Amino acid sequence: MEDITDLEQHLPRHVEDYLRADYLHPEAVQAQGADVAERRFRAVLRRLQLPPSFTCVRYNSLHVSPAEAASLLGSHVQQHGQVCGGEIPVLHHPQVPDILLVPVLETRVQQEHGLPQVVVAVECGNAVLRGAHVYVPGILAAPKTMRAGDRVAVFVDIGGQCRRGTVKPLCGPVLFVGNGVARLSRAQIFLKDGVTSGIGVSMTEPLYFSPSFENLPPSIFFPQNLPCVLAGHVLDVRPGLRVLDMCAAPGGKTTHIATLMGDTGEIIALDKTAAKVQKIQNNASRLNLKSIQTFCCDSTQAIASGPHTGKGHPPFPEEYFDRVLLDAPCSALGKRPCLGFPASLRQLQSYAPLQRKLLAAAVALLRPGGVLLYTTCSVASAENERQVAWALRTFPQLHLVAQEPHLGGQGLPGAGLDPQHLRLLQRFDPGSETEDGVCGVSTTPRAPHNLDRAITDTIGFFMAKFTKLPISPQSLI
Ligand SMILES: C[S@@+](CC[C@H](N)C(=O)[O-])C[C@H]1O[C@@H](n2cnc3c(N)ncnc32)[C@H](O)[C@@H]1O
Repeated sequence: MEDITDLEQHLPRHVEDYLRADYLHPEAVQAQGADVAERRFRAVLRRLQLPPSFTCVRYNSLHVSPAEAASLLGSHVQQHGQVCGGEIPVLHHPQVPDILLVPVLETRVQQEHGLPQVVVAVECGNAVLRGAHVYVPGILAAPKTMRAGDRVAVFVDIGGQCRRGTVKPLCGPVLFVGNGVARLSRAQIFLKDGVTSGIGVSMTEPLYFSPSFENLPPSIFFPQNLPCVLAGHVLDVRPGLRVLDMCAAPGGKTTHIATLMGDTGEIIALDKTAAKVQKIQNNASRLNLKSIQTFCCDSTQAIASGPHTGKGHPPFPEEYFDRVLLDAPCSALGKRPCLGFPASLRQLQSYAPLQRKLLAAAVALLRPGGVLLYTTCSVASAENERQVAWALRTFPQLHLVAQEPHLGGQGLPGAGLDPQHLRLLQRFDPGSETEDGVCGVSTTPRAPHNLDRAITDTIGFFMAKFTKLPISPQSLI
């Protein structure tokens, strides 16, 4: 049984190789030095499996002031934070106006011999590391004698070898994520007609503690990772613009954009999956936003071919939008924590061609002088820097521009981009140097007030901001 604090890495070999090619690319090694490049690579593999140092919550700046938001979240956090004891700070970020940060505390709870062991699936384990309880569908195994009220130790089946309902000792690798109290007996969980939803184990002593954000007022708060919130600011929107969000579900960034635009202007949100489009609508109405129009549409097909096309719904005329956000479908190799990664190498490699098709559509739909923001939640260069290099080669009218705010690191060398281009990119890299100077693997405990960590220890995320020429002085907006 492994302790997460000793965790080496449990990503499958092909995922490790996929990232090694980027992080240990000869250009990256030359630019950073072999030692730093290797440490950074190891740190990424390790840190992807741990939760970020802070949970970020965006508040609806149309409805509450920063002080009101902090006070509301503060009392919620103190109410739901007793497990941990002590006061949990709620922090503003000096450069991002509409977020609050709550530290994810490392409790260093120890494994205890003799406690009954509950084994949960990887997705459930990821959620537990971000502060959730164990829900019944995530439970794979529990001892025969387990009763409601028993104290139990919770392990994640990182090897994917545990059959649901088993009582046999586990042969594959598992990882300890904390202790809790069973709310149900084994029979209630696994017998035919048993309980299929709700909390199965309350995590009273989690390895990483973060208060629950489940019951926050839905019209005011929206949990969203810090780099994702930054994307809305970097897009540089204002009331009255015509904005396209090409891959919008579930609408985290669309709803932020609408908020930044004062819920005015024309905001078109597309997603190719109908059920996901419904989620954008649900999130928009939860936040009382009226300006977002949603369409179920494959964005690679969103450009009209003839001159007599309807405006305001897809397909759109070329050069129709002032701002285009392409938050591209990606491998998600930046989401944290990520205790296992089910995608095959083929699936990993399938994203780049789709991203290029979407980029080509984005360029066509953007008006000269407008802004295109390309983002992914992956750390893989194949989905990031190499896509930027391809876009600059393929569309001579595209130019990289500076991002504001710029809180992340620069692009990773190795894609053939020159240093000036790399500096214009914004890469949130979990393997980057921390304030204590050690790549990713901090020797000091997480400090709940250290806002540097809120930037260096986030999910992996990438942003490239382009504008399109020709720019005449009138078309600059
Ligand atoms: C990274 S997620 C978007 C997250 C979203 N921007 C947010 O902030 O909440 C990518 C989305 O792209 C959608 N998608 C994938 N291929 C697409 C396509 N060809 N056209 C439109 N949407 C697509 C997926 O359904 C998925 O919802």
